Amino acid sequence: MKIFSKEQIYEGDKLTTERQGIHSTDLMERAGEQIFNWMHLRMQGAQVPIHVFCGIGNNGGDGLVLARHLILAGYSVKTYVVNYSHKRSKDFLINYDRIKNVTKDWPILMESEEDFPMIAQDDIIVDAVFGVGLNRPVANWVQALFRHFKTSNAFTLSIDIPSGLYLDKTPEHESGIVNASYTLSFTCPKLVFFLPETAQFTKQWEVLDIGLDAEFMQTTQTDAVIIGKYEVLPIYKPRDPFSHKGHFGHCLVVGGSYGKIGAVILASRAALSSGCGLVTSYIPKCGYTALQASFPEAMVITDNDENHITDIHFEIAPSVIAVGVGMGTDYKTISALENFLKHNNTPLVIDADGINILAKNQSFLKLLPKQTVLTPHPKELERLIGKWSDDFDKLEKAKAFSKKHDVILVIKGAHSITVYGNMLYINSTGNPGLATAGSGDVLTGIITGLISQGYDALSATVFGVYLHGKSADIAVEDYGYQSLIASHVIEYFGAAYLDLFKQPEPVEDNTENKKES
Ligand SMILES: NC(=O)C1=CN([C@@H]2O[C@H](COP(=O)(O)OP(=O)(O)OC[C@H]3O[C@@H](n4cnc5c(N)ncnc54)[C@H](O)[C@@H]3O)[C@@H](O)[C@H]2O)[C@@H](O)CC1
Ligand SMILES: [K+]
Repeated sequence: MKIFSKEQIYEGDKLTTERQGIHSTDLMERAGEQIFNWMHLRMQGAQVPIHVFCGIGNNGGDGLVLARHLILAGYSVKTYVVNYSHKRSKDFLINYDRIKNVTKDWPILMESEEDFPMIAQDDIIVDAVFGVGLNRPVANWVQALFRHFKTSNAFTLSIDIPSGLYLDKTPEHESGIVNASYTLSFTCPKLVFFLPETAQFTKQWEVLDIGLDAEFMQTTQTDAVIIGKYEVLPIYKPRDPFSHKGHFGHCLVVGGSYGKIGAVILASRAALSSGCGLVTSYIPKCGYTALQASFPEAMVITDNDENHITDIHFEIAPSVIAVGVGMGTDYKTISALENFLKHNNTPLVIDADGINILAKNQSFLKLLPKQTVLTPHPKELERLIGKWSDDFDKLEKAKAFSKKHDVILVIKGAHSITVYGNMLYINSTGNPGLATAGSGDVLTGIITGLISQGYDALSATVFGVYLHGKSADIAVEDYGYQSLIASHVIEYFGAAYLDLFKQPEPVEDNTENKKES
C-alpha cells in the first residue's frame, strides 16, 4: 500500500473532484459519511454521549458532516468548534450552515480553556480538530484541550490523523497531541503511524477508502510503501518441479566467536529453512562440534584460530555471503574482514559486529559490492550513520547513507523499514515477541537464503523482513510474546510461506438459511 505525501494527498483530492465532476464538498460528504458508517455499525444507535470537536479547516468540516449524520440517526451529539483561527475553510462553512438545518443545538464555539466541556470516561470524543493541514505549533489552549481529552479517559476517535501530528515532521511538544484510541485515516495510512516517536499517538488505525481517482491511485509513485501480503506475492518465485539443490544457491555464513557460536547456527539454519540449496558455516575452531551436532544439514569450515575469525579464506564458490553475526570486534577479526572485502565480489549481507566494524572503519564501506544489505538495530544504525535529531532526520540520514554507499539498510524495530535510495519499504508483520535474543541472526539468514535463490538483494530484503515477521506472528499464537524465541521463527517459517497462499476466510452469508428456517 502506498503512503502518499501531503502534497500528493491534496493533489489526489483535487484531481478526483475534477475527474469525477464533483465539488470538494461532495468529497467531504463522502469522508464524513464513511466515518459515520463506521461508528453506526459499531454503536447501533447506543445513546452514548458523543463529543465532536471540529477545527475550522477541512478536517473540522469532516467532523461537521459526521455530527450531522449522527444527529439525523438519533445519536446524542454535542458539536464544538475549536476556534483556533478565523480563516475558516469554504467547505467547513458550507457544513457549518448545513448542521444548523438539522439541530437547534448549534455547535459550541470554544476559544479558551474556560470553554472546555465536562467529558465523562464513558463518553466518546471525536477529534476533527487538525488533519493533514497542520503546519505550525498548536496554540497552548488547544494543546490543553488535547490534554483534557486524555485525562477524561474517554474513547477518542481521530479523523484522518491524531490532531497535533504533522505529516512530515516530528511535533515540537509531545503533550500537545491527541492520544487517539483509534484513527480512521483517509485513502492511506500516514508515515507517522509507523515511526517510533509518533506511532504511540494512535493505538489502532484503519484506512477508509473515499473513492479517490483510480488512475491517480495506481500511477502516482510514492517514496514510501507498506509491505503486506499483496506487495510480496509478486516477488515470490515458485519452484520448478524439476529443480534440484544446485538451483537454489550456496550460502556461506561467516561469524561466531567463543560463546557466540549460536548466532551462526541460527543464521545458517534460517538460510536453509528459507530455501537455499546448501549452507556452509565459517566459524572459529571452538564452534565446530556444537555446529555439526546441532545442525547436521550444514557444512562447516573452521578458521585457524580457536576463538575468533582471523582469516576469511575458503575454496568454495558461494552465491552469497553473510558476515558478522556473533563475530566480535577483535583486531584480528577486523583485519580479516578488511582483507576479505578487498578481494570479495560475492553479494553480501552484513549484520551485528560486521556493522560495528564498518561503523568504526568507514573506509571499508567503499569495498562493499553494490547493493550489500546491512541490517542494523537502532544502536548499530547510530554507530553507522551518526546521531539523529528525530525519526524524520534518521530516515533522511539513512537515505543519504544508502545512496552514498549503494547499500540496502534495514532499520530494525517495531515496523522494520528497508531503506534503499529514496525509497522506504515499511514492513507490516512482526510483533513484540521478536524482541528476543537471536531474532536478528535469523533475519540475516533469511535474507541471505533468499538472495542465494536468485531474488535480487532488495526483493530478498523486503520479502525476508516480511516473512520473518509473519513467521513470528504465526508462532506467537502458540508461544505468546514472552516465550517466543528465535528458533521458533525458523520452525514456523514454512507456515509463513504457506500463509502467502491462504485465502481470507469467506464471510458467511446466512441469509438463505434464515429465509428457509
Ligand atoms: N481536500 C479535500 O478534498 C478533502 C480533505 N479532507 C480533510 O481535510 C483535511 C485537511 O484539511 P485542511 O487542509 O483544511 O487542514 P486542517 O483541517 O488539517 O487544518 C486547518 C487549517 O488550519 C491552519 N493551521 C495549520 N496549523 C495551524 C495551527 N497550528 N494553528 C492554527 N491554524 C493552523 C492551516 O491553514 C490549515 O489549513 C484532511 O486531513 C481531511 O480530514 C477530507 O474531507 C477529504 C477531502
Ligand atoms: K484529526
